[in-house]
Amino acid sequence: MTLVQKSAGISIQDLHLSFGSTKVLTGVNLEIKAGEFFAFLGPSGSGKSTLLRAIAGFGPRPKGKILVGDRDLAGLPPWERNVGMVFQSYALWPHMSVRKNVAFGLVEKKVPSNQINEKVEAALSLVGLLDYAERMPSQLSGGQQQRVALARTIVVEPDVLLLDEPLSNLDASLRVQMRRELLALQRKLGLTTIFVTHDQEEANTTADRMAVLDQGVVQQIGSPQMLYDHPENLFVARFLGTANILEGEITKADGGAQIELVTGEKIAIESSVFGDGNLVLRPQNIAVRQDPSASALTGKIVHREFLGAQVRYLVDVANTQMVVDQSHALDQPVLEVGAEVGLDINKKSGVFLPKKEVQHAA
Ligand SMILES: Nc1ncnc2c1ncn2[C@@H]1O[C@H](COP(=O)(O)OP(=O)(O)OP(=O)(O)O)[C@@H](O)[C@H]1O
Repeated sequence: MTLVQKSAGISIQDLHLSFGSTKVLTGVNLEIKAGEFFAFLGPSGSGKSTLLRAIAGFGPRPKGKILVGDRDLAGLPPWERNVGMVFQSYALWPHMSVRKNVAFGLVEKKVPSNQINEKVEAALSLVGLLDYAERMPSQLSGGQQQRVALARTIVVEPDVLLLDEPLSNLDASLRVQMRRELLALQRKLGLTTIFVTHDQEEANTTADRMAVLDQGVVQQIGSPQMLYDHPENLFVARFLGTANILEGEITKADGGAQIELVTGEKIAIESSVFGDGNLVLRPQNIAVRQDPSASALTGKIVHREFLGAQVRYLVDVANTQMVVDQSHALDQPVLEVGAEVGLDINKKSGVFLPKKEVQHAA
């Protein structure tokens, strides 16, 4: 027997939520496609769990709309939403066997017992735990308990799957393995899934698209690569990976463009946008040159970190510290702290975030 999966899209429209007088979510709008693996990513306290719990029907009642397919969930209690949720703590019943834990939701729904057995076994075999059905949760590893929690959620054939930091209780190598398993299971079931995490690597490696949240406001929505390459504001630029943020004014120069930093340096870039703002430069898009004489930008290495695949340098350029990553190879010299170096910036790699009015090229 296979489990029937009913995958539905989720539409969140102008959602506002407060705990008493404390606003926690402000004007959230999201369209999640049926079958999509979607992540809510943000720092601690940004409102990710509150938003997920609002979809499941927990917490204060929000203003605005939450639709799953064309069903409006407003006013429905959690057990009538047909939404499956897996918690960070797994929340397994300690006194019940794996089989009984997984069967629990079906028993509550009064599904006939012959169907319960078939469905439980289908769910346990999907997560690779059929041989563990008679064990108690305390006789399982953390990863296995997490799989039981997943089986218990998918066995009731929900419309959507909600995962609240499901991997954070596992050690680092198991987390990597489990996130791959999770994605493979999601793909097999085609189940619309929302994954809450504060770990950008976890979101980057699993999500088709994600929403970055800060202070209860969605900052940007897109694929991991799109958000990394084209952040729309400084928060997203800083939150997704390391970024050099250089403040200055972009003007036309020599048939192209340049940014004049507030510290006086001029860097040639490519830009169709001019004015005051911040240039976002990723560390791997700056090359360190041992001979500073040929580079427009020069500085002094003040710190070095050997990361294996890369060497990360902190270079002081007129009292601005820039982070520069060089890929490491045996034939590449590792430069010393104190060395005067040149920095060559990949002209096409910067993202300019204008401060106010944007003047586009004519
Ligand atoms: N029951 C509650 N009563 C009052 N305030 C709450 C309650 N639950 C959460 N909050 C507040 O809502 C805000 C968002 O919390 P939430 O747990 O959604 O954040 P989060 O992004 O999931 O963070 P974390 O990654 O730490 O879980 C926080 O400022 C938190 O203090």
